Amino acid sequence: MEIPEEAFLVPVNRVLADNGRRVVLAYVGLGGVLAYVSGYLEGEWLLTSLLLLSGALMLGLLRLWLCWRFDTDNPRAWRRQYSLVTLLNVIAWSVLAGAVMFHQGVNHITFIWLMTTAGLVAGGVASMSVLPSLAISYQTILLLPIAVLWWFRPESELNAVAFFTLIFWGQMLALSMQQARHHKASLRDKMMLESHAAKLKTASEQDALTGLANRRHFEAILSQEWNRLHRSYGHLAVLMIDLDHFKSINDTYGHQIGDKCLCRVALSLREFIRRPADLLARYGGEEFIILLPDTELEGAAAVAQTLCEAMARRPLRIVEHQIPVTLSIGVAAVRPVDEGSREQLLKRADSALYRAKQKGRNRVVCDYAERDIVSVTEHLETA
Ligand SMILES: Nc1nc2c(ncn2[C@@H]2O[C@H](COP(=O)(O)OP(=O)(O)OP(=O)(O)O)[C@@H](O)[C@H]2O)c(=O)[nH]1
Repeated sequence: MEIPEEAFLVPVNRVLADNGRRVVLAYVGLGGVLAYVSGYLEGEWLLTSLLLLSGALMLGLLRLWLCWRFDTDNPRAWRRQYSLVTLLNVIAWSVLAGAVMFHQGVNHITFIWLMTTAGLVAGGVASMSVLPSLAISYQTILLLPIAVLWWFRPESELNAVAFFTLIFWGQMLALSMQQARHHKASLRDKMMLESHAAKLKTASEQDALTGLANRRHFEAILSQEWNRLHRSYGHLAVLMIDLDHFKSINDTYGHQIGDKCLCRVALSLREFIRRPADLLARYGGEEFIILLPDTELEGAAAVAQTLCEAMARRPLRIVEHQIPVTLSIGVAAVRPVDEGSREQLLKRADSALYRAKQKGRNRVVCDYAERDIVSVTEHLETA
């Protein structure tokens, strides 16, 4: 499976932001400590050091703020802003470190600044190589000016350090490129796994023929809603729906047309299920089920009657056939806090459906827990 470049934008930004958050203020902290240790927070250097450090602090805070809001509508713009702020941040360090080292010449202070700069470069490889253009610019800004500056100094020791700085720079560039390849491969694997997992989840919850929720998913949602309504003292209704004489549709028109019929019925039922919490599922072969949370029996009966009437009035047009399809619907409702169990609710809807079939089909029958089953609609004539 080929993943388009566009899909990497946000995941790459996320890695940059996660890594950035951890190290973003390191420049200011390290710079402050080093400037103090090497005596640059006093005398004539004080103002310059403070200016550079406060500039780095502002940029660090800006970068930190960008790290918090990496998931924007415009990931390209975010990346440009983040790269710019990061590079300005590193320029502030490079100027400060370069000035100190140039001023000090060959001594232990230069050595400390050089080692710290090398540490920052190594940290940059780890945290930024997911975006190689940024990682490479970062290393180049940190190392190249120092190497060039020392190359032209008269002291041969500094020329040697410049040479080894260049070698180190080359090694870090190669490492960044290699890391970038690994990052991309692991991001691709992760995205593919996520996409497969999402597809598997959908497949495990969906009926392959109609695209509706399947029985397993219905039962999971029923269980969730049952518990929720138990806490909130709400009502829960179930409509058990069966196509009438579906066997004869199969026998007359063949199984393919029978399948198409089921899909069209699913579509028609879907039209009437408007509330987001309601759930329509295919429960078995030619059996559908609807879950209506926060609905009492009377409300559920009215929904069932609308479905029953609408289906009876509109014969399905499939290929060149006009196929009259009617529904029998059993309705049951409970307040989970008062009585019974999920299984009993389903059983009652099922026995109401059975009564609807017995009474002649194409009708709705409601199940009252405390009374006998009562038919709420008269037989509907098909149009
Ligand atoms: N085409 C098709 N037919 C199915 C599918 N699942 C179940 N059936 C058929 O649905 C028919 C159900 O038949 P019965 O249980 O006798 O019910 P009925 O003919 O609808 O009669 P009543 O329910 O009593 O009105 C059987 O012929 C099954 O083969 C399916 O996915 N596709």
